[in-house]
Amino acid sequence: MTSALRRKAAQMASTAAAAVASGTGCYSQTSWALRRLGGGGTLASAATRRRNFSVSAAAGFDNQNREYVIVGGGNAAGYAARTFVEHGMAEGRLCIVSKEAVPPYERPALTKGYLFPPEKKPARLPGFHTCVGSGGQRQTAEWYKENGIEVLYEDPVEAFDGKTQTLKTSSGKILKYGSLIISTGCAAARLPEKIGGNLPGVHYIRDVADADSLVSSLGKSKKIVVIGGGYIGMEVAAAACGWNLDTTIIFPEDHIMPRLFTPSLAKKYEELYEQNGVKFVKGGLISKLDAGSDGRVSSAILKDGSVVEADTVIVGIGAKPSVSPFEAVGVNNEVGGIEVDSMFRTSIPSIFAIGDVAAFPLKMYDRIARVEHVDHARKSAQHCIETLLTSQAKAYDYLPYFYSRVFEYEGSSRKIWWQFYGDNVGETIEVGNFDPKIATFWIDSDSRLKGVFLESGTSEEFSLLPQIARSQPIVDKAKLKSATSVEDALEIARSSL
Ligand SMILES: Cc1cc2nc3c(=O)[nH]c(=O)nc-3n(C[C@H](O)[C@H](O)[C@H](O)COP(=O)(O)OP(=O)(O)OC[C@H]3O[C@@H](n4cnc5c(N)ncnc54)[C@H](O)[C@@H]3O)c2cc1C
Ligand SMILES: NC(=O)c1ccc[n+]([C@@H]2O[C@H](COP(=O)([O-])OP(=O)(O)OC[C@H]3O[C@@H](n4cnc5c(N)ncnc54)[C@H](O)[C@@H]3O)[C@@H](O)[C@H]2O)c1
Ligand SMILES: O=C1O[C@H]([C@@H](O)CO)C(O)=C1O
Repeated sequence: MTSALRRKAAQMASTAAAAVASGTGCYSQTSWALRRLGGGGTLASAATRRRNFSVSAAAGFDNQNREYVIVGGGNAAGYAARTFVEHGMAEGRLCIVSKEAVPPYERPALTKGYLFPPEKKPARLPGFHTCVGSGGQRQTAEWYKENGIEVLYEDPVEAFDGKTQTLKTSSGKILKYGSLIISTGCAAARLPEKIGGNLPGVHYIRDVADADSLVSSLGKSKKIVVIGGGYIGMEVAAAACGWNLDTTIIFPEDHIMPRLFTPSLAKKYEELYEQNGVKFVKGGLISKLDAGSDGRVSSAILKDGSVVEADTVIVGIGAKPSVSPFEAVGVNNEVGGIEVDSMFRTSIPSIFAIGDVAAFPLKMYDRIARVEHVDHARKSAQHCIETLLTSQAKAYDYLPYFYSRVFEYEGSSRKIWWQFYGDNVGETIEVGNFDPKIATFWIDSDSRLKGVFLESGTSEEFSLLPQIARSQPIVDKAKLKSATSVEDALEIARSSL
């Protein structure tokens, strides 16, 4: 770039900044000024954006103006960065502001390969940076450098001003953005401090620092208590079996995975955990966590007065969308999170939200939803950035997909690997005996197949599930009920497509 161009750009940048700083302009003027500066707003035409690029590249990162800023350095951010690169739009234009100390990684690994015991080759970074979880490239810190993407580490955004299009980070940096992508994910729900929720030896798992801390506790532990019978609870308890620890899972409901599993399905998994030595306290409500004389957690005391000893406690009682400091962008009252449309646009022009934090229209089922699973983090990121960069008005049409894999470590008596697609509404039909396969079909009152769950399928069988759940065929319930095997049941579902 010539120095004349650089001067021109700097001049435009200061003009725009002055327009913003004057405070006289209404929001749209501010937004317009910055769009000219950095562009990329949803309304900008391709030609406007091309013009903006040279300006923004010249405005550069040094004067605190950023064309595109992603806040959050998690799963969605990693896939969004990849999409920017694929469109040739990353270099000198994209900045990621992260709370974490490392570039985006595949968070699911934290309660899977990461928790293998030391002798069973646990997963460690940089092994699982995005986008390896879906067969993509491993985007290490070097990858971000090579692609001209600025990443600010360990510097969370603490304040946001939509009028001036600025962010303030914890280190005091003021960043002006052209377009802002919020991908702050969720934070683990915590037990209150007054009942022992912050005692040494009490763990929550959201990021790699949490997982490191848990691994160091597991290495010294004999007896663990897992609070919560959801995803974290089931995955961590299975990992603890690999460390041969005395493990008790405590949860308030009467079966595990209450958000998804039927009681009958849950029973099969509970039996398998019990065969591995895991104990369950169902209907258990925590009154408090007590500390021993060393100040570390020593037991969980339940509301009924019973006491379960533990030297390590892992709490997996759900997650809360990290909307702060972006509440003013518009939070959905029902599902939480930042409300967006089918292109991940918030109520404020040039501001987008993706991944766990986004409350988006789940088109297939005609409702607003938040999805706290990695497939949506990946796909929402890709969809948002693609529509933003190409100005294509394409609505996100997501088919919910959840999975889990546990007991994967070498030497385990049996691996668990299930997938679920669709909506778990209506009556259920279960087929198979869990030796090793089992399938559950959710069917609504019109006999439409809404959701399908499969344990230990072949890759061919798993690949059939999204087709079935997407097309929601009308099925012959009597025929499905009389299926003699999982294979048979899947064939009945397939033939109704
Ligand atoms: C332990 C664990 C295991 C999981 N396993 C599975 C699984 O097996 N299958 C599955 O489908 N899903 C799984 N999930 C869910 C999946 O990981 C999430 O859906 C996914 O990570 C969401 O991506 P995201 O980018 O929206 O949020 P995240 O990946 O959580 O990233 C959010 C990022 O934003 C950062 N951040 C937050 N606030 C700020 C701020 N103010 N400023 C800067 N940065 C900020 C956070 O530190 C984090 O880096 C798991 C989740 C966890 C915690
Ligand atoms: N395989 C996966 O998709 C996967 C794996 C791990 C984590 N995650 C994600 O990580 C996040 C956190 O997972 P999670 O397992 O904590 O959430 P979850 O919602 O799956 O499970 C929470 C569980 O906590 C229990 N619970 C709720 N309130 C409680 C309380 N006050 N006291 C005791 N128990 C209580 C209930 O048994 C409930 O099932 C979620 O977003 C989840 O989707 C997903
Ligand atoms: O989606 C996933 O990504 C990681 C891992 O595959 C990355 O290597 C993991 O365990 C998943 O379930």
